[in-house]
Amino acid sequence: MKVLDPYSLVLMASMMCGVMSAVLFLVRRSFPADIHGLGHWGAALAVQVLSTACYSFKGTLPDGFVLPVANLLFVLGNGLCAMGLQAFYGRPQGWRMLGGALGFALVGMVYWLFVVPSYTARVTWMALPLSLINGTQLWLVLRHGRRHFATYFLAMLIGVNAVLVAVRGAMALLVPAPTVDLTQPGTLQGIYLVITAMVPILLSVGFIMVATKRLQFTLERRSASDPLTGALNRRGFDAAYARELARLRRRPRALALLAIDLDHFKAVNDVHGHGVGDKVLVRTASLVGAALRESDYLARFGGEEFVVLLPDTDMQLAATVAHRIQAALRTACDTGIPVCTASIGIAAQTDPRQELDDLLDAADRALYRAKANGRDRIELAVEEGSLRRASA
Ligand SMILES: Nc1nc2c(ncn2[C@@H]2O[C@H](COP(=O)(O)OP(=O)(O)OP(=O)(O)O)[C@@H](O)[C@H]2O)c(=O)[nH]1
Repeated sequence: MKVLDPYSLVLMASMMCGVMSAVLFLVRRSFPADIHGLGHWGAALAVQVLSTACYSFKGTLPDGFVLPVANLLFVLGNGLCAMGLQAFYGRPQGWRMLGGALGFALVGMVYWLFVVPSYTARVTWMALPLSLINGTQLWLVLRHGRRHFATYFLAMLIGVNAVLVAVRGAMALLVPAPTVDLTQPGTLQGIYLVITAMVPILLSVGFIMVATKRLQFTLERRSASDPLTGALNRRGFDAAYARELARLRRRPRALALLAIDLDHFKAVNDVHGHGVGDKVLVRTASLVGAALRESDYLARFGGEEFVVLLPDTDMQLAATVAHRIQAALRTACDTGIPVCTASIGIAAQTDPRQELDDLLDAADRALYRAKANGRDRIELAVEEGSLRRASA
């Protein structure tokens, strides 16, 4: 079998890097604007291609130009990947880290090339800023990445790259110079060249996987939530209810539902305008959300009515939560948004065979009574013909 020489493989890998860079820029256009970092990675790969292209002029152009430029481009490419991850995970952009790494690399390059020429010292020196960048990348992915396969795959690739760079830096100190000199023929040099050339491509595949997973989460969340308030929409609520119903079947406890309707909301729209009405809805969602436990669900199916699902909660406990919500809504805030009270109807379910629509109807009927009895009130669903009132 004929085997390609390392330089041909590096050339091919570099061409693939160029294609991958274009892919990343194209993919970026179809991702939502709030998924950042794809542009950084596209630019990083383009810079890696430039770095390899620059190396290819070794022997044609003076080393004093080719080596510093190619090495700085290599560090820049790695740094852009780290900044892409920072952007992706919503962390501050590490311009100082990148500037520091480039400055450090430049100083070492100039010193070990012109003042005390030493190939091995240059290799070890360059490993330091690259290790800083690799360490930053790994920390970002492990610290901020969601726990799924794509994250672990990307972390593994970054780890391999980090080990590779560190081992080469250490080897330069410990083994004879020709062993680490990539211009010399040799198995180790060949393996190193090929792996190094492939790593950027594999890393960007890993990053695209992580970004695609984020896209999936974003789309799932959007399809399940109300765009105005961020509360669940009917679809998201149905899924949450199905989950809680399954729990109810396994562990019989009560499941309570609050139907919350703002009082005289039409007047808010009429007096202050629809925009202010929207702000009241957003504020309501935020205040109600703050009054709930993490395990509770807040939904808005449209209009000025909100629905809250309270797992492991009976009528009495649900009434306490409803009082807390009413108290929060009555609190004036200094943002100029009008205060709007709410009427609340409460229903509970202990029988898993009961339908969601029955539960919603029961809560709605209680809500209707709260409205009919004067608003800003809480009413409990009628149970076995007897009306139980929680508050006036
Ligand atoms: N700003 C805004 N208004 C909405 C939205 N959805 C529904 N509305 C308005 O909410 C108002 C609801 O009015 P009504 O059903 O009469 O309720 P209300 O004025 O709160 O009266 P009661 O519920 O009886 O206290 C209507 O004017 C709708 O146009 C929305 O997304 N944003």
